[in-house]
Amino acid sequence: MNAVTITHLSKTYPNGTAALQDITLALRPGEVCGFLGPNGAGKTTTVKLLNGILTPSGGSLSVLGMDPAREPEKIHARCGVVTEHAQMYDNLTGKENLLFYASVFGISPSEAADRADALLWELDLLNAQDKKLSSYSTGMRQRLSLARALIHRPDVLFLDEPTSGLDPESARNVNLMIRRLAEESGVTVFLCTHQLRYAQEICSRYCLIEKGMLLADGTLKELRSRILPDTVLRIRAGHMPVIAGQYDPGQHSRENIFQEISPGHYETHIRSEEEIPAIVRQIAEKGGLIYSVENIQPSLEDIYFALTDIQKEASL
Ligand SMILES: Nc1ncnc2c1ncn2[C@@H]1O[C@H](COP(=O)(O)OP(=O)(O)OP(=O)(O)O)[C@@H](O)[C@H]1O
Repeated sequence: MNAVTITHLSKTYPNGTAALQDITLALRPGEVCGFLGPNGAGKTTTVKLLNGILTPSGGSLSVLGMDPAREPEKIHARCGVVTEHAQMYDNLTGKENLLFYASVFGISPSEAADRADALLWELDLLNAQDKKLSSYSTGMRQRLSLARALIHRPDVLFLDEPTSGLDPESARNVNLMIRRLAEESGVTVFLCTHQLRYAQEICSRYCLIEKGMLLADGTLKELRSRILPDTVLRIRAGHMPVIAGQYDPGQHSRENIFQEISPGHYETHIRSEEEIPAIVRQIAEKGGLIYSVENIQPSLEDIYFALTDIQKEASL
């Protein structure tokens, strides 16, 4: 069974804003799915629908086999949610907040204390556990919000920008923790973000949305081959001979396939890494002095911008 199934989902707010249009996707258990898109793309709306806070205007949703609009309590018992505005209590300490939420889920006080200690340690909040939440920084609040979302050991985690207020080190720790939860405990993660670099570090799969529409869905490898199949061959050389266009993947033959992008650094586009040995051999045979060879694959960010450019051109 899929952990999350979204079928032809659409949502139009009462003021007429069409926030989501005909979204279809499914997540298998243990997948970390990056739900990526710019401001206003429809990410938060999707998380609210998946948690039963909003009801769809069209299509259907299923989380762990349940309809969020019909069985929100059952879904909340098995899912954790981290949003920017997580509800926690300012006049309680960090640890008291966790113990309170554990009691809501019916976890015994001793088990709750053990779980809270482990989460506070893992999220680097042990020193702040007895301080009132009102004294927490944004980043500390955000980490406590993740601890709160994990206290009942959910099967599915919905994360809306979980690292937006965190410094780079905390963000990396949180990301490692999310990946570990998926790999070791089989937790399914639905991660909404526009931080594409972090997403690339932890997601096994990506859904790119814009203006409420799903533009692409797949692993990084699948998206690369569909959207940006070229990779860049970068060579650092002391001397670089002219390499004529027989390896040019484009339509036109060029006199030299390499461009010098900075002193001693040369780049060309290739379709597959199988082309590299022949190119390197040719450079060496022509007296080139190669210091390093790098095959640079398009990043998630490159794919994202290529895709949004394609969309812009299509809508002109
Ligand atoms: N309560 C609401 N009433 C009317 N329109 C709304 C409401 N909430 C969101 N919208 C609109 O729906 C669209 C999608 O918003 P949503 O918050 O889901 O986007 P998002 O991808 O989460 O954006 P961000 O990255 O800025 O958080 C936007 O056009 C937004 O203005």
